[in-house]
Amino acid sequence: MTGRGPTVGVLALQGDVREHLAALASVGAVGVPVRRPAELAAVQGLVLPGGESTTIGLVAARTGLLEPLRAAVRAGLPVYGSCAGMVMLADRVVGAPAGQHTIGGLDVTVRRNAFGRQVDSFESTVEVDGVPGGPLHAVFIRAPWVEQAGAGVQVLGRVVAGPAAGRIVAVRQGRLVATSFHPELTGDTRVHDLFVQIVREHPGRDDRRADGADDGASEGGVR
Ligand SMILES: NC(=O)CC[C@H](N)C(=O)O
Repeated sequence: MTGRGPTVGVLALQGDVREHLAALASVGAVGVPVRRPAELAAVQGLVLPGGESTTIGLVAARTGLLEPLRAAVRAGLPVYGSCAGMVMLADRVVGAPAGQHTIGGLDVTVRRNAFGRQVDSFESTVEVDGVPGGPLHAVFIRAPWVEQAGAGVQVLGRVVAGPAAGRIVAVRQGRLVATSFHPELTGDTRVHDLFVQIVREHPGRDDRRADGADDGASEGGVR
């Protein structure tokens, strides 16, 4: 694998998986779909795509991926969640149906479908810290926003104009990154580039005690 970029999984249970795989490839990573614990164990970073977080959570629970995903986040796997992926990563979700399964790990309160029924989908510009080259053109589709961010969470971006101006739509906490919007739909790969840089900075799994492998070889770690 010398000369190739890091292997970054895209959780492929539901949602816009292909677009993330394409974005990862264009920033030099090797993108692979992840549907099973053994596939999760083989990646150095993971993207949680947009889609429907209730469905993604349900399928993850039914396929035995939910606990391995939680363990991987606890163990320090770099993860980037976009839209539904942001909901999946949030520690607290407002507007979730009772019993919705999430992964957690990101110390934020996220409101699902926050921008209101009238604006299911809209586009705006967002300035993202750590992303050079000026504001991003951001696409929001039934998107969440971050209502409250814990002390260890870095706010990377807010909506610039319109009724939602000032709302937090991009955050980072250590190796976890989340955006309300869908950079994978715009051809602008700067957010993926930022995330893959984080993956490159943490390429090893040495500091990870529980990687969600289903072969039993690495069990006994963080639980
Ligand atoms: N575009 C999206 O990912 C929509 C997210 C969806 N509303 C959810 O809460 O899961």
